[in-house]
Amino acid sequence: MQSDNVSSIVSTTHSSGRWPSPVDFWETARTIGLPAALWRLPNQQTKHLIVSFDEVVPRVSADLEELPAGFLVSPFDNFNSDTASPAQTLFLRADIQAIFSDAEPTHVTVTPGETADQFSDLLAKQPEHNSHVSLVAPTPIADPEAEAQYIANVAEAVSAMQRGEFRKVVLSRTKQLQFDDAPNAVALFDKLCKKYPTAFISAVSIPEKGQIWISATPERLVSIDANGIFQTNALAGTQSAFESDGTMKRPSEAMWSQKEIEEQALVSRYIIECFKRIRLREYIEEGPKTVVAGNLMHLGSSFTVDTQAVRYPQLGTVMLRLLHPTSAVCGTPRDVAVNFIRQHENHDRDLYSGFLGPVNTGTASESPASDLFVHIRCMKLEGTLATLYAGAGLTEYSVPEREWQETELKCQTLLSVIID
Ligand SMILES: C=C(O[C@@H]1C=C(C(=O)O)C=C[C@H]1O)C(=O)O
Repeated sequence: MQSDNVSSIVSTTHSSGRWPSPVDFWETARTIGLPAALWRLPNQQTKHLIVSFDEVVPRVSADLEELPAGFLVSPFDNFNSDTASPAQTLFLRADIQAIFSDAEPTHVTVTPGETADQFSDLLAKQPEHNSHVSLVAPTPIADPEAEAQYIANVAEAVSAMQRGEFRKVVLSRTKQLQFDDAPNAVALFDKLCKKYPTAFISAVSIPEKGQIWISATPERLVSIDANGIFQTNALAGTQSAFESDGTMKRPSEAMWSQKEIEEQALVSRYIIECFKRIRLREYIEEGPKTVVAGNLMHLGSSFTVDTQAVRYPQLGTVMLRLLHPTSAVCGTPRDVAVNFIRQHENHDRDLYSGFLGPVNTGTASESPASDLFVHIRCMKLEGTLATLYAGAGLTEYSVPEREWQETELKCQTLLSVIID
């Protein structure tokens, strides 16, 4: 614990006998009605939390170079074909920013003022929470039409693609669960962190929407690290990471069909088209190779650019505008796929298949970094009701029943943590 980094907010609590943990901050924010985000980056141990003092979250244009430290959450529907500007992105300003290793805060910064004082008082009064509480399994809400409806939509998409109307579309569906009591979001977050060390794990509370979103996504959309290195990924093609006897498959021996290879190539090509539009040739493409994402395996390629070497400091923002929504969650050509999705999905995607992650966060000793991920493998909690979302990329070779099974497997990423 570097006490010189830690503000009085934490020392107050420490004088009461223990350091505040993420759940203390989270519950304090919820009590006051303040938005909060808790996350853990892929392959890291430290957990990060921010609390915003804006009760109503501002909607901003996702300008990574302009924004102060905070957390962005974008709905899927946040683009228009003329300007392609994600101007409806929710911005949780980092009025409180805390970094935890082993549940102890190692760094806390706070915007001083009345809200900070109120927060500090309540934080000091938090009872000891047990974030390891076991969850009481929820009851699935039966939707007898869902499978037939999804399969019919896939069949229609396949026919349209065979007629040459478009090349790929991602159709999604939901699965709802009813809990007896509102589940503990931080306990779920902790379980996801343990189970999926390579995923981006997050819990985001948006009181004005009455929602908490929890996710374990494997897909990086745009990141800019402290050295100005830009990265994006093309992820698509899905198979179980397990053999039918329950043993883990070896990623290096995974077999991929022509359909899956092409499906992923369409995402890579979409990214390359975005680079072409800004005449950027100096990217390094690696892959595709098999990547494990929890219970699943995908084909993934990564694209890296040194923004300092190419003198393009605003590349993150420019690419974010061009990329979202990629062909991994929408389709090719994009506008035709969007229309097909709007006409056929009978649920609102809301924040599913948008993007989310920290922007310009870091400690005083580090340059700020931004890490935005595609918001998949996620669920929305509204009190005791949970809605899981999953989609599958379709091409003219899709087999409708298999695509439905794929969405079931994708729901398992979170379900296996909720019901264990
Ligand atoms: C759309 C989702 O996942 C995306 C679609 C994939 C596919 O169609 O194979 C694979 C990975 C993701 O890019 C989802 O999980 O909901």
